[in-house]
Amino acid sequence: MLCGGLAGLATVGQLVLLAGLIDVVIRKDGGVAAVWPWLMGILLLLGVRALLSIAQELAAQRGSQRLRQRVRREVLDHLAALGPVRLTQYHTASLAHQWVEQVEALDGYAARFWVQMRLVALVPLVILVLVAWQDWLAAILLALTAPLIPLFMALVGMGAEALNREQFVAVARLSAHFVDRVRGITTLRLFGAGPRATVEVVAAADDYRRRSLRTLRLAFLSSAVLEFFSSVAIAVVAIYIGFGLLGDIPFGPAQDLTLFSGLLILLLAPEFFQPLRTLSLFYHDRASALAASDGLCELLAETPDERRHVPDRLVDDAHLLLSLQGVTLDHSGRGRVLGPIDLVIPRGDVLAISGPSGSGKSSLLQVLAGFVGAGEGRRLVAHDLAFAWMDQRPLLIHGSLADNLALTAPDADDCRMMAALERAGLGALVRALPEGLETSIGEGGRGLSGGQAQRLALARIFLSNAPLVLLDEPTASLDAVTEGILIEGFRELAAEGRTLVIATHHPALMAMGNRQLIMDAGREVTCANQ
Ligand SMILES: Nc1ncnc2c1ncn2[C@@H]1O[C@H](COP(=O)(O)OP(=O)(O)OP(=O)(O)O)[C@@H](O)[C@H]1O
Repeated sequence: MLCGGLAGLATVGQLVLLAGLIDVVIRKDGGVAAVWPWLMGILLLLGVRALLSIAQELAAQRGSQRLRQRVRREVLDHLAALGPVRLTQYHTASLAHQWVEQVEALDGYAARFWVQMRLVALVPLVILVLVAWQDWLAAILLALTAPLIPLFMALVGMGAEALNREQFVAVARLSAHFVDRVRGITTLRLFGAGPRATVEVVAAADDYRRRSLRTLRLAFLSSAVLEFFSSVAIAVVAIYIGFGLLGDIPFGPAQDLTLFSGLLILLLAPEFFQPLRTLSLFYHDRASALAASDGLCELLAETPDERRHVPDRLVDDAHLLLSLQGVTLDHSGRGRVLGPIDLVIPRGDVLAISGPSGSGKSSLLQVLAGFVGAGEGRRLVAHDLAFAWMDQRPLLIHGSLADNLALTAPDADDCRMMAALERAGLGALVRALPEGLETSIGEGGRGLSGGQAQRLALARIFLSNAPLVLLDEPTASLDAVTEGILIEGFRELAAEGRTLVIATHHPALMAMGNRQLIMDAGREVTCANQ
C-alpha cells in the first residue's frame, strides 16, 4: 500500500515536471540548459515509479498468496473436523470447486481491489489540492464529478455480486453434474442413455456460458459508465481551461490562468480519475470474491460435531482399546439409527458383527472410528488408538501404486511395499508390470479390478502399524479366490495381535471372530464368545 501511494505521488510529481518542461520549452527562456533539470527530474521519477509499482505488485501477490493458503488450510481443517459421514452430504466435485476455484477468486480482491480501495482517495486528494492551488474553480469542477463515479459503480456492483453468486452455484452444479456422468459412463452406455447424458451436459455447459456472458456484460457496462463520466468531467475541465486561457471567462480565477497552470490542470485531470478507473477495473474482482466468500462461509459455518474429537480416555488401556457406554447415534430426518449400545473391545479381540441389512453395522463401525460423534453415552479410547479402515470401496487416489501404499506408511521403502503386496497376493501382478510400484492408477482404483483394488487396500493395512482394524463388508461382491486371499490376510493380521472388528454377512469371516455380535434395528441382539 505504501509503495502504491508513493507511486501515485511520483506520477503527480512527474506531471508537474512535465508541465514545467513544456512551459519552459514553449516560452524559450533559458535555452537547453533550463530544460535539463526538468527532463532529469521526469526520468528519475519515471524510474522511481516503475520500481515502486513492481514492489507494490510483488507485495500484493505475496499477501494474496498467504491469504489463499490460510483459507485453503482452514477449509481443509474444517472438512477434516466435519468428518467423512457429514461430508457425504456434499458432492466431491463441488467441494473441490470450492477449495480450488472459490479460494482462487479471493486473489483479485486481496491482491488488487483491497489495495486500490485504500489508495483511491490519496492521489485524487493530492491532485485536488494542487489544482485548487492553481485554480479553485477547476478543483470544484473535478470535485463535483468525482462522487458520481463510485455511486454508479456501487449500483452496477450490486447486480454483479448477485450474478457472481449465481455463477459460483452454477459452476459447482456443473462440476458435480459432469463428474457424475463421467463416473457413471459405463452404466449410462449399458442403458443406452449416453446421448441423453451428452445433451444434459451440453445444456448445463450452455447455461454456464450464458451466465458467464451475462456477468461479463455487466463488468463491461460498469467500465463504460465510468469511462463516460470521467471523459465528460475531463472535457468540462478542458473547455474551462481553453476558454480561460483565451480570456473568454471574465470572472473567477480563470483570468489568472497561465500556460503552466492550465497545462498542469489539464495533465492532472485524467490522473484525478485514474485511481477510480483502476478501482472499477478491479470491481469485478470484488464481486466475485464476495460471492466466493459467501459459499466458503456457508461451508465453514457448518459446526463440526465436538463429540467426535474429544473422546474420553480409558482408565485400563493396557487391556482395552475401545469402549462404548450407552452410545446412541441419530441422523437428522432419520431419527435414531443406533443404540443405546454398550461394547468393550479388548486388545487382540476379533469381533464379528452381523445382522440384516440396515441393522446398523456400518453405523456402529463409524461410531467406533469416530467418523460421527455419539448422540448420548460415552466413547472411551486407549491413548494409542490408531485404526485402519477398509470397506467395499477402498479409497484409492490418482497416483502410483507406491503413492497409495504410502498413505498408511509414508516412510516405507520399496522392499517393505513389495513384501506387503506379496502378502496381499499382488506380488506377481506388480512384478509383471513394466513400471512396477510406479504404475499409475486412476481415482477409485481405475485400472485395477475390484479384487485387485481390495488386495491393494489389504497391503496398505499390512504396512500400517494401527492396532485396530475396522472392516466393513470387506469381501462383498468379490470372487472366491480374492475372498480367500483377503480372509487369509485378515487371519494373519489377527495372528500379529491386531484387534479386528468386522461387519460382515460372510460365514467364513463370521467364523473368524472370537466374539459374535448380532444386531437388529440398531440394537445388539446377542453378543457371544466363541
Ligand atoms: N449418513 C446417514 N444419514 C442418514 N441415515 C443414515 C446414514 N447412514 C446410515 N443411515 C441409516 O442408518 C440405518 C443403518 O444403516 P447402516 O448402514 O449402519 O446399516 P448396515 O447394517 O451396515 O446395512 P448393510 O448391511 O446394508 O450395509 C439405515 O436405516 C440407514 O438408512
